[in-house]
Amino acid sequence: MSQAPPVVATDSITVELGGRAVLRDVSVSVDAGEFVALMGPNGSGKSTLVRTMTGLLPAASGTVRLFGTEVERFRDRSRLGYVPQRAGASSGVPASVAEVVTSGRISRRGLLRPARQADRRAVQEALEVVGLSDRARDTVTALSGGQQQRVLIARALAAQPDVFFLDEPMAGVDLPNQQALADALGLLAQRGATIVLVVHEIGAVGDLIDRCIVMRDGRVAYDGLPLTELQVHAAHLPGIPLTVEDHLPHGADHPDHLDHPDHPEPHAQQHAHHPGDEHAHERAPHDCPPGHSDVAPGVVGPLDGGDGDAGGRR
Ligand SMILES: Nc1ncnc2c1ncn2[C@@H]1O[C@H](COP(=O)(O)OP(=O)(O)OP(=O)(O)O)[C@@H](O)[C@H]1O
Repeated sequence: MSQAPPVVATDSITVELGGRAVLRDVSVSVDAGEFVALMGPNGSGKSTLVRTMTGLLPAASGTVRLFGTEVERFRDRSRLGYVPQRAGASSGVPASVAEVVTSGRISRRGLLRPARQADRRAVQEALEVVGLSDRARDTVTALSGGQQQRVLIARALAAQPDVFFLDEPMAGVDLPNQQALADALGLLAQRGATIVLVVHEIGAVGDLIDRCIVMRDGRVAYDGLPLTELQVHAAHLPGIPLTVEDHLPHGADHPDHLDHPDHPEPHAQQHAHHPGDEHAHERAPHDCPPGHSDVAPGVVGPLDGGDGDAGGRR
């Protein structure tokens, strides 16, 4: 029996920005239905990895596959939902919450066809999931930053994508909104969505995560079972060797070798991640090339009330 390919898989990718390799030899794979927390210190390459996974940035070497298809040939972008980092409603467009969420349906219904009942239902449901049904008629600019993040998630959700890439939706969001976001993500996970969530602290989403990937200095420092906050902290530290765990069954014990951030002799790593890592070399410089904007066709971008076109299923 043939097994479904991973939702997204990178194979030994290097990504260069501003003439510098900001991702080096990164190989990660996310299966359908997984909830993956992508963590790591500032500048470690989390956003770059997410943007490369969605096809917004090209890899200088290595391959990225979405649903088994090389990203360069992947056309079904409506299957991807992406909420970029620090997206907000600051464009000043006086759109209502419902209008912004409806814009997420464009990839499904086309720009000119009027919204049908299925569109309205999807929008209503998306607003329910993020707990903003009662704010549908309000202008987005009247909402708090955390509520606006929930509108963005609703917009991605309305497009009914198969996979959500969410880049730090919790950043700068107050605790009640973090909890509301976590509840929304929990509902999505329950429905079988695949979720890649960039997050700084495990906090509110701790119970939802199937797996943690920790980036450090452009490489994967850890890929395995969910970590505690202390273990994440340890994985950030340069003294701890890069470690990629076997993907152990859900419910297995936390790895203990990351428990002691100050441990002078950390336990031997269980698997060296790509032994050639240390020889990764900088390649010809190029920045984000023309045509690679932050918002690719079919991918939800900053909240501006009009351009959204994430993708869809269900
Ligand atoms: N357009 C760019 N040109 C040059 N360098 C860039 C560009 N964008 C990001 N970088 C660099 O790439 C590295 C990785 O950045 P990235 O935003 O992926 O990190 P991050 O882990 O998401 O950080 P944060 O947690 O602060 O969002 C950083 O050193 C950053 O300065």
